[in-house]
This record gives sequence, structure tokens and C-alpha cells, in this order.
Amino acid sequence: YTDALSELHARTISPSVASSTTYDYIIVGGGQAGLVIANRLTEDASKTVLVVEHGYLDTNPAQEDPSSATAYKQHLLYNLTSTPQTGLNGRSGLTVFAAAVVGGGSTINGMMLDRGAPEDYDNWSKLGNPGWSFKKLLPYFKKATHLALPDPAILKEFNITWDLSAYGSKDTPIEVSYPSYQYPAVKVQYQGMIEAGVQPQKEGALNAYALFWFPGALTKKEVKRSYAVSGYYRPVADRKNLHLLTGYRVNEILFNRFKRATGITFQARDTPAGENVQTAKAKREIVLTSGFLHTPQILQRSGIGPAALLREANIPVLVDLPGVGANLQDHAVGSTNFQFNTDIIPNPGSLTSNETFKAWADELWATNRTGPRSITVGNVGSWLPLPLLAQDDYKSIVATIKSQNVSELLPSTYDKTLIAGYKIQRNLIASSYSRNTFGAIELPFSGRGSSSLSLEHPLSRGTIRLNTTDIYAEPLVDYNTFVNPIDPLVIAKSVKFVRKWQSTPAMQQLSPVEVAPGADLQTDEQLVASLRDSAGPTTAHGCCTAAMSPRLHGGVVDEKLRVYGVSGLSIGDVSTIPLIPGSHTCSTVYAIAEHAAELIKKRTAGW
Ligand SMILES: Cc1cc2nc3c(=O)[nH]c(=O)nc-3n(C[C@H](O)[C@H](O)[C@H](O)COP(=O)(O)OP(=O)(O)OC[C@H]3O[C@@H](n4cnc5c(N)ncnc54)[C@H](O)[C@@H]3O)c2cc1C
Repeated sequence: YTDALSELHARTISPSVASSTTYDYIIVGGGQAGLVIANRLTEDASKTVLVVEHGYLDTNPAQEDPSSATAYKQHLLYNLTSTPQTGLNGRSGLTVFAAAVVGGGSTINGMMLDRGAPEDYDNWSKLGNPGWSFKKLLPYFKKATHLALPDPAILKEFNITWDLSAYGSKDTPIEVSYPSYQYPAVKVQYQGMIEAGVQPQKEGALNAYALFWFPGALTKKEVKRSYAVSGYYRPVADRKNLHLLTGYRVNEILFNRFKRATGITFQARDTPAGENVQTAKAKREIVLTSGFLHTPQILQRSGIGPAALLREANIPVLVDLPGVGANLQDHAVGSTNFQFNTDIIPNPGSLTSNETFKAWADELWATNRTGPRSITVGNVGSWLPLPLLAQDDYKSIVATIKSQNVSELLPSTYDKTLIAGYKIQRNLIASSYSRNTFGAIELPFSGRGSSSLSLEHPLSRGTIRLNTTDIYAEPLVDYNTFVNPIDPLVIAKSVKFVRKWQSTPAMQQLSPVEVAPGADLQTDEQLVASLRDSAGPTTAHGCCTAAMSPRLHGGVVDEKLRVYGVSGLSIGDVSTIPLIPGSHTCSTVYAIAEHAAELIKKRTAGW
């Protein structure tokens, strides 16, 4: 088979090669985490790796421009919506965001590369996952990412601060940087935040709470998306020991009679179930990196999951593991909108309303990729702690959380292990909610009057479950958004905070007038009611559906990311997160995948 390997220069292979080769490792899903792990495992030229990916390599150069951050392309995403959401007044048809392309989420996301607060990861460790505190994870964040500082003039004008000790050396695969332009109103909004009581931080990657600047996943020189394809795949695509099979769906993991994972079944995507199903074999380990949606789905199809669900789908139970597909978390999101009656020009709207400004921006971009078109989704925001949002009643909110009867609020399918694990999560969130070092709401700003208010630490929990009538159809996604009444209440408090921010002396320069939700909505109850009608269940940060936690607490993988009840099978993606961090998830996924690769290498080194 060495001959077959050496012939393949492009490294994207045909299914017959995959099925006729016995690999050392098979990686299921060539998304963000999958490419990181593939890169690291093939550093050893004597080890072979197959990556099977449902999507294709995207060759459109526009996908690497900053503007791609806000132009999601349906053909690079799976096509599905959530079940009706009772906490959102029964609304249904809400889009579920999951990438379907090589590089996964990192290829299509908003390029916002922030980290959670140290307390986020410390809570993972407190859940019974030694080795996953912020201090322990920091080397993996640094192994993935370095910071390139742009034009000193813009840093100075906007007072952008940073600490290089948060980042790795220049040769790490992912580069983060700041665009060469910011809208002037950002300075006003920043000052308004300080006047509203939010504390500026020197470095958001080490202290991700309160007010801070954050870079984007953008290279400084070329001003292009820095992502798993550019950083982890392309530089090693010609390694002879790395095979990438695109356009194929992995159906199941195969096990021997000792419950050891030995291979996978796969077939061309979008072909009828059972048509030309092939197998591929692995000697050392199979690593699942199919994302929050499909990692649990593949496990369930393979007989690992809640026994009752598997029986309903006529799947023989290999391991009764209730946590598979449970613990679904995402950042639900509300919004406000203010009109600036004396807005500063230029502002983000000028790109469409002001021909001269647009022509200037286009010219700068065409000449040297600078100016307003180098902005992705913005670079500064506030992560507002609960004591600031609810000065008078945060203690009673925390007390309510601690006294809730959790069984009434969790999905009825959760068993006693999941309930026990959730209680520990709930107590950690309650304690963290009392502190100023834990952002409850994310409020980014970029010179616009509209704001999104993301709930960083939801208490509600959802599920991903096989479609039992067609196990190859997309799974059923129930976010269960706002089923816990504290969740919309925290966003309601932040709507009131936005009003306080807009009424600061600094913000009067812009003469803000509330458009939405509307000044007639004043009480918490009115705001919560309006949020149930208007909020979204996701900011495309679905996670936590094969969580790392002790098995007795509903976990799916241990702290070494090995799936409970079997051997030779691990998970290295966003689904292993036990508690969603108060940040976008991309940067955290790099750290998890770097850590996963090291763990896998270590345990399989000797054979
Ligand atoms: C639209 C969008 C915008 C986002 N914006 C941001 C942002 O601005 N900042 C940020 O930090 N985070 C953002 N995120 C989130 C972040 O990108 C993801 O959390 C992260 O990329 C997930 O990485 P992963 O490796 O776990 O999964 P993914 O990157 O989703 O990879 C999973 C891969 O597995 C493949 N796959 C699935 N099932 C199968 C199967 N059966 N067989 C073969 N292959 C399969 C998929 O096609 C996919 O490529 C965004 C996500 C999306 C979708």
C-alpha cells in the first residue's frame, strides 16, 4: 500500500483507497478539530491517518475575505431546523447552524476568535476533569494561535491593548490580528461603557470578562481568513501518510467482540441508505470530530447512547450511555436597536448610503486590502457580569437558581446521572454568577445602534436525538431555549443595561433613541415576554452533546477524551465541552483539539 500512498500527491483520495488500506487512525469529520488532529498525528511519518469528511474543499477565494464572516453560505451548511421551542412560545423552523465543508466551522464562521474567561475552564476542571483548568489549557491555546499587531496608528487611536503572553510564537498555525480600520463611533461607545460601570481589561484572551478588545482570525499581511484549512491542512496536504476523503458520510463505527473500535462504514453523501456502503479499518484509534450535531448522531447509530432511544430506533445497544446527545447548550440571543439621530459619519451604514465613502472603501480594499472592508464582525465588546446587570437583585437570582427543582426543568429523557451532573453544573454557574469575573451577557459593538445580547451561560439544556424512523436523516434538535425562566430574565436585565449605556453622557453625542424592544416595555416580565417572541436559540455555538465528565454525572468521555464503555474510540471536538464558555467557540475548539492530539499520541505511542 506504500505505492498507492506515494502516487497520491493531492492527498484527497478515492473511497477504494480508503477501504483497501488499514490506517493507524481514522478521523471522522474533517472540520475544524478534525484537521488539527490530522495535522498533529501525521507529524510522525510512520503513522497513517484517514480523514473522512461529508463536505468538500471550498475553493472560492471570496471565502477567505473578511466579508465572508457575515455572508453565511447555505451550501456550506447542513440544512435543518430545530423542533418547536416551548420556551420561545412554540416557535419552530429555527435554523440550526452546522458546517458541512472541509475546515468545518472555521471555514464559514464570523472569524471572531475570543476565549472564555479563566473561570469558564476552571469550572470544567471542577466538574471532575483534571487537566482542563484555564492554566492547564493555556499552552494549547498558545500552541494554536499567535497575534500579529497591525498599524500602530489604529492601536493608538482606539487604545487597543494586548498581552503577548496570551499567544504563541509566530509559527503557530493560526494568526489573529486587527483590521486596519474602525468606525469612529466605537470610541464613543467604549467611553459610554466605562461610564456605565464596565471595567476595561488589558487583554481579553487572558481576562475575558468586562470590557476588552479582541482580534479576528485574519492574517495581517494578506488580510485573509486564518482557519483550519490554511493553518493545519494546506501546509501538510502533501504528507504521504495523510488521506482526506471528501464528499462521504460516515455511518457507523465498527467494533469487535471486545467492544474495541476497529473501523467505520461510509458511503457517498446524499445517496440512499444502504447504497454502496464501504468500510475502512484503523489499528490504533478512531477519533470522532463530526461536531455537536453529528458526533452524538454517529455514536447513537453505532449503538452508544440512551438505551430507550436506541431501542426505539431498532439499534442494538452496545453501551447504554445517556449523555450521548444530552447536555445541548448554545448562546441564546436577544437584541436591542437604537437610532442615532446625530450619528458620526462615516458609520457602518455609510457603506451602503454614502457613495463617496463606499468608493473610497472599495478603492482601499482593491489597492492594498485595507480600510472598512477589512473589518469582519467587529473587535470590541463587553462581557457583562450579573452583579452589574442586576445590582439590586442578583443575590436573589442566584438563590433562585440554587433552589430550583432541576428535574422539572430538564428534558424528560434525562436519567439520574444527567440530573446529578446538571446539579453540579448549575451550582457552578450560580457561584460564578455572583462574581464580576464572569460575563453573563456578551454585548459586542462596532459603531452600530443595534446590539445583540448573547446569554453566555444558559441554564436550560437541550437534546440531539436520532430520527428513529430514518436514522440517516438529520437528527432532531431541541435547544429547549428559555425553559429555565432565569435565562430570559438575565437577557431582560441586559436590555435595561443597554438603556443605561445609551443614556450615559458620552453616548449623548449620538442622540440615541430606542426603536426596539420599545420604551413601553419596562418591567422584567414585559421584557421576558417580548424575548420569548423574538429571541433566537443559537449563535451557531452548539456544543456539549458528548460531554467530558464523570460517567456517573452523565459524561460521554473521560478527561482523556475516551468514550466510556468501549476502547479505541475518542472524541476531540466541540461536543466534548461540558459547560459552554462565555465566548465564541472556535478558539476553544483549537485548544481542545490540540490537547486531544497530544493525548492520543501519548497513549498510542508505544505500539
Ligand atoms: C455559521 C457559523 C458561524 C460561527 N461564528 C463563529 C465565530 O465568529 N467565532 C467563533 O469562535 N465561533 C464561531 N462559530 C462556531 C465555531 O466555528 C464552531 O464551534 C467550531 O468550528 C466547531 O468545530 P468542530 O470541529 O467541533 O466542528 P465542525 O467544524 O463543525 O466540524 C465537523 C465536521 O464534521 C463533518 N461531518 C459531520 N457529520 C459527518 C459524517 N457523518 N461523516 C463525515 N463527516 C461528517 C462536517 O461536515 C464538518 O465539517 C460559528 C459556527 C458557525 C456554523
